[in-house]
Amino acid sequence: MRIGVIGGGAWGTALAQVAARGGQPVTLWARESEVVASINDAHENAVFLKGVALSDSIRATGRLDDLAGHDALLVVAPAQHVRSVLMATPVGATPLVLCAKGIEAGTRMLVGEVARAAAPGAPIAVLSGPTFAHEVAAGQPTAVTLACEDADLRTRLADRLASPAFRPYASGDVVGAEIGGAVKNVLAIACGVVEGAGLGLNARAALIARGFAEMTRFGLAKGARSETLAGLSGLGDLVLTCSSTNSRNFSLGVGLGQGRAAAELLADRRTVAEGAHTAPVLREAAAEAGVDMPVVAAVCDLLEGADVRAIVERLLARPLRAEV
Ligand SMILES: NC(=O)c1ccc[n+]([C@@H]2O[C@H](COP(=O)([O-])OP(=O)(O)OC[C@H]3O[C@@H](n4cnc5c(N)ncnc54)[C@H](O)[C@@H]3O)[C@@H](O)[C@H]2O)c1
Ligand SMILES: O=P(O)(O)OC[C@H](O)CO
Repeated sequence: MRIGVIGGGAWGTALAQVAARGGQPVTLWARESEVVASINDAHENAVFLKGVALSDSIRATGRLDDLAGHDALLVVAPAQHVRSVLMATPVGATPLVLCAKGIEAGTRMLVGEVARAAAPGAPIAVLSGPTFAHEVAAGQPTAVTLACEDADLRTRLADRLASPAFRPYASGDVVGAEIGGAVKNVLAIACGVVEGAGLGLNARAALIARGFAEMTRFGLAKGARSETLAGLSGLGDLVLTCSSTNSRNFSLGVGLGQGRAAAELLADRRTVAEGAHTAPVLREAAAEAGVDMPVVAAVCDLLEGADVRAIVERLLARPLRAEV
């Protein structure tokens, strides 16, 4: 199965490395000419994944047309750019493995819905889970959810990408796998705020648990299965991203918790903190679905400049209620 990768950020590069194990040829499309040059000339992505020696069977290109004729394409552009990139890619009936985590602003579509609209002939799979790109690229043990409704395609993709250190767990729940990854980014910002504001480890654990309750309510309303939400792509990724400054979303939250403005924290960065884009559209989607998501609403307010103490007081003043 010849693999192409759309997106030369940290995660696209790490996944190209996964797909290239054993010297298998992989084509990686990157938007930045310096990324293409760095990968082809130095076998390193010095812009987005510095310090990792990449397989020389990865060939980078700046032309989306070079992805024609592959057997599967891993889609690893940030969620807000998936539509425009897929519209410019010769996808046809090539299976798409969606690896971005987010919800499209404006349309409130999950990335899978965006992909179906932009590439209507392509079968869809979702790869998601607790996966810091540096660890995956370094071959450290990692497990992911690989969701696809077509069991045969799911098995072929899993067999192609699996190695002893990279274990895909099969699922038929595409929506569930997507929702876990999208929502956890917003909750990671909230946990970062707790850290930045010095509110303590009890508060962070409470936020992870109550955030997971929000993810579950929203996921079930959108047709996800609770087992998926409690698995690698949901709870697993939530725990990872809510506990480390290696997470861009958590780090953004730390800055907000220290009283810095979102605009300042997001200015000039080349890497993506998906939760900042997902939070407002998730708030809209939750309202549309009639789902209460107070932590998500708090993150939106903080991104819009609300005072941290006032938001914490508001959350703590909510009426007492049953846990389930
Ligand atoms: N980094 C990780 O550890 C990791 C792990 C799992 C999933 N993800 C997800 O993968 C997706 C990509 O993240 P990343 O970490 O690889 O990116 P990154 O932060 O390393 O790099 C930013 C990426 O955004 C791209 N970009 C910027 N503007 C663009 C535009 N107008 N059109 C198309 N692309 C544009 C850049 O080319 C680059 O590939 C995100 O949805 C992220 O949540 C990341
Ligand atoms: O750095 P973050 O917060 O985008 O998290 C990266 C991955 O999604 C972790 O699974």
